[in-house]
Amino acid sequence: MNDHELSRRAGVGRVAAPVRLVHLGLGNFFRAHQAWYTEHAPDAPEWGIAAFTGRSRRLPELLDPQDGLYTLVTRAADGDRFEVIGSLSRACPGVDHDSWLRLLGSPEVVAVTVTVTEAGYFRGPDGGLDRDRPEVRDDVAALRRDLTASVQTAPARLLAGIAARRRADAGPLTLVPCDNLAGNGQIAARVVRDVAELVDPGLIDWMSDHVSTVTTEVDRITPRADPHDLRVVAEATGRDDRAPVATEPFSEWVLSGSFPGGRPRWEEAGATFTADITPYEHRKLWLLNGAHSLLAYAGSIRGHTTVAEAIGDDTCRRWVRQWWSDASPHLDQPAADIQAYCDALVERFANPRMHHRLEQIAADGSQKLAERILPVLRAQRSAGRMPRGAVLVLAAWVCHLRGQGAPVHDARADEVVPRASGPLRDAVPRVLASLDRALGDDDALVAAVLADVDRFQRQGVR
Ligand SMILES: NC(=O)c1ccc[n+]([C@@H]2O[C@H](COP(=O)([O-])OP(=O)(O)OC[C@H]3O[C@@H](n4cnc5c(N)ncnc54)[C@H](O)[C@@H]3O)[C@@H](O)[C@H]2O)c1
Ligand SMILES: O=P(O)(O)OC[C@@H](O)[C@@H](O)[C@H](O)[C@H](O)CO
Repeated sequence: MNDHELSRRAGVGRVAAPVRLVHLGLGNFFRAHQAWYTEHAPDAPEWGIAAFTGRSRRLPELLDPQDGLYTLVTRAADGDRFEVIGSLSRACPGVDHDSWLRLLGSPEVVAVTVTVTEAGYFRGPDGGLDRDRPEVRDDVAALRRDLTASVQTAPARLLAGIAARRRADAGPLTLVPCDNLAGNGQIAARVVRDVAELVDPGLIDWMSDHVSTVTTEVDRITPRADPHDLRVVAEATGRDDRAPVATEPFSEWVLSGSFPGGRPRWEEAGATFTADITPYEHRKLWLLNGAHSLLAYAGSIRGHTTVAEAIGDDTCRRWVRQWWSDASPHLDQPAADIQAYCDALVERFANPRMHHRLEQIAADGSQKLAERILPVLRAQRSAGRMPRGAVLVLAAWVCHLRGQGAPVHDARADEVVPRASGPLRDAVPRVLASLDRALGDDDALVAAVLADVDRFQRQGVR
């Protein structure tokens, strides 16, 4: 033990709380958001979290010697604030499937929060489980043989945990997805139910009686961790933290649904509980995430690497405002509130001390655009209008898939990259059809996207 150690044994932070919550997707966002709300709930000493990664051992290896403690750096435009978060009682690698099953089979554990990315739900074109994906097929085959077999995909892991809970007769469980998907509660429930149907249909009835699903809207911009922050934290706090996480001051968590087994008093830490979450979801996914995707593709084509750089570019800012004027008529809030929300977004995006890389946001466009852009595009096209901002995002995505701007990292890269290659007049409808067949058949939309692709190719780069 040394004076600089960050661990509960060294007397830092509080005593680890008993594990009553499990998280799947131990990463930066969970640590800046759900773990932070739990830390700030007045009953925090009663609510410890055991969090599991996808597969990697890296974060548990860094956090274990710190007894789960880490420093949250709240990065405002005028400086940093440092706080040790103690709500993470255990950090586990995803491969520790025995612990996963044991915890979900424990009556002490009453809820599972999830952040596994949009792609992590393995949805197919009809919104249900994509039964043809090899990873899904492997997991289904493994669970058919043995419900305790080690599995990889999030839907299968959740189902395996629910089966363990049924075996142990451990009582009600609440599933709380926190990924950027509208209706994430229904989406998660559906893919888990689809696994059950393939593996053990009896579990569907058990789930109806024992598993409730909560839908959430989540917001806190949390970039990928920056190694430079280890030194920043050491200098400011005098403690050696091997896994700090930096986030913005703004935070929002809106939840809709019930927790029969109980939950922390998150509302006293600032969370909102509502019966109607849709307006919150649309406002956030379209205005914030839609603008993020626009900047990720169009901004990186213009040579920018971070959100702050891109929003500082008059052209990008004008494009973002254009997108917001496409989306705003389809939101339920009063115009003045939407205006204020957008103005606040410009300020959040412009935070010069947040290095939120466009490359990170650009990943998995095939999953993200469906949530962030398409609902507005469809509503505008149904009304006979051509939404200029939405067209621009799609055109920039086509260019991105053809090698302009941020590099392509996409769960469906094998399908969408080939679609984007070759003569543009063929490529554009093919790419649009990969998002929604009807879009590829919309000749006016295809022509508008082609015109913007042409502009990006000729003028878009600095
Ligand atoms: N970072 C943000 O600003 C932010 C804000 C709001 C919502 N979110 C949501 O949280 C998600 C995660 O963001 P993050 O910044 O924590 O990312 P991250 O890379 O730091 O962590 C992601 C975690 O999910 C796991 N994971 C990834 N793919 C998986 C899969 N297919 N199955 C199971 N586990 C998987 C990873 O192993 C890791 O544990 C985002 O995709 C988004 O939906 C993020
Ligand atoms: O985290 P991703 O990769 O799903 O998307 C990147 C960003 O658009 C997103 O994470 C935002 O930062 C976040 O949604 C803000 O609350």
